[in-house]
Amino acid sequence: MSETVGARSGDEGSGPGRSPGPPACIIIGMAGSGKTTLMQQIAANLSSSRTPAYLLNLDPAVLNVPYRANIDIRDSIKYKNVMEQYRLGPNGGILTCLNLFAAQFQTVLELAEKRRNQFKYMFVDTPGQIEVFTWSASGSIITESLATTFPTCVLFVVDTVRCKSPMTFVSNMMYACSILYKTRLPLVVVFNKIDAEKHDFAVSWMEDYAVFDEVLREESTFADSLARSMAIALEEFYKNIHSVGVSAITGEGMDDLFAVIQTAAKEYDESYRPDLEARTRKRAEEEQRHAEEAYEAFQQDRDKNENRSSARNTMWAPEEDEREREDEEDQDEEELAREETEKEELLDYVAKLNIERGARPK
Ligand SMILES: Nc1nc2c(ncn2[C@@H]2O[C@H](COP(=O)(O)OP(=O)(O)OP(=O)(O)O)[C@@H](O)[C@H]2O)c(=O)[nH]1
Repeated sequence: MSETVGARSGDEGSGPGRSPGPPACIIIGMAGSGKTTLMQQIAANLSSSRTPAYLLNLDPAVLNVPYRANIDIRDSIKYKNVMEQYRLGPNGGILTCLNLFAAQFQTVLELAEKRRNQFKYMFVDTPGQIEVFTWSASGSIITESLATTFPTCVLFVVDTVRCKSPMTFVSNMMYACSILYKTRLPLVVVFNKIDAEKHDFAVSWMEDYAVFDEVLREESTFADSLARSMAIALEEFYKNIHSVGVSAITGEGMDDLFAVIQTAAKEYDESYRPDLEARTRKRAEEEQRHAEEAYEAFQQDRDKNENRSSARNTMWAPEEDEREREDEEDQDEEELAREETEKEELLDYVAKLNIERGARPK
């Protein structure tokens, strides 16, 4: 049974000056490339050498997890229920499960953090629908959170048998390239199923473009020119990655895999971590700037509102209204009295005139 997210594990292991921590590997690959079988092989291999590992299953749709997962997404989120509740298809269901899980991922990391001195590796199995993890916001959140906590690398698993086709090989490499630039983490291409097909041909294609070009000439298919241009573009990419051949079924090549993971973890510390920290710092500075701008705008709005309301207060002061009304009434009375006086004077004047003309007064 895996650990329940939200439970307390009660262990040591935090504070400044501690070691970088155990390497964390995110296992990504096309459906059927052998990710889950590789997880099983890794678990068995480490268990036989008594090397403790922390294993996470992030595939909500998998029926059977053939290794003992410390954290299993299926324990906290039920794929079928999510599909029913939100009326989703299979891919939408997986994506929504991942979104829900991403919201809890910080708790998962806290659990793992407390145990960082108790395991030597962390491995994370991801859904077969590769794009659901690599190009989703939740996939990015999970990857970044992991990378800021442990020295993290990506294991991109490919089916070596299928890679015999140059076009499939190039497509896989293009995908690996996009993952490298998306995650900005050390990347290891794991050529799986070498029990069925050795991966030497793939290594030679990556090391020497002329060899790959030669194969393309022999194949002479419609997509040759596309494959050729893509291969040229990938030459630079090959310099930035590692590759290894394994068989998840027989366990062949597992020592090489663990060795390359250690190299990737060292690389992470030397070059990827500073880059990640710089990006995190920059993002924090930007967020701080936005917060300050928002606060300034809020203050300006508040000042404006205060000015407006004080102006309104001046216009509506009741005692002033009263005074104005009294003044107006006084003015009216004076006016009335003056008019009255003028009328009387006029009447006197008319009466005087009548007398002078000999008219009898009324
Ligand atoms: N010959 C051989 N077959 C393998 C190897 N690894 C996996 N397979 C087979 O490949 C098939 C797919 O393996 P999975 O481990 O389910 O692949 P996955 O990438 O987890 O698949 P999804 O969960 O659909 O993404 C299974 O039939 C495995 O037995 C290997 O090293 N050699």
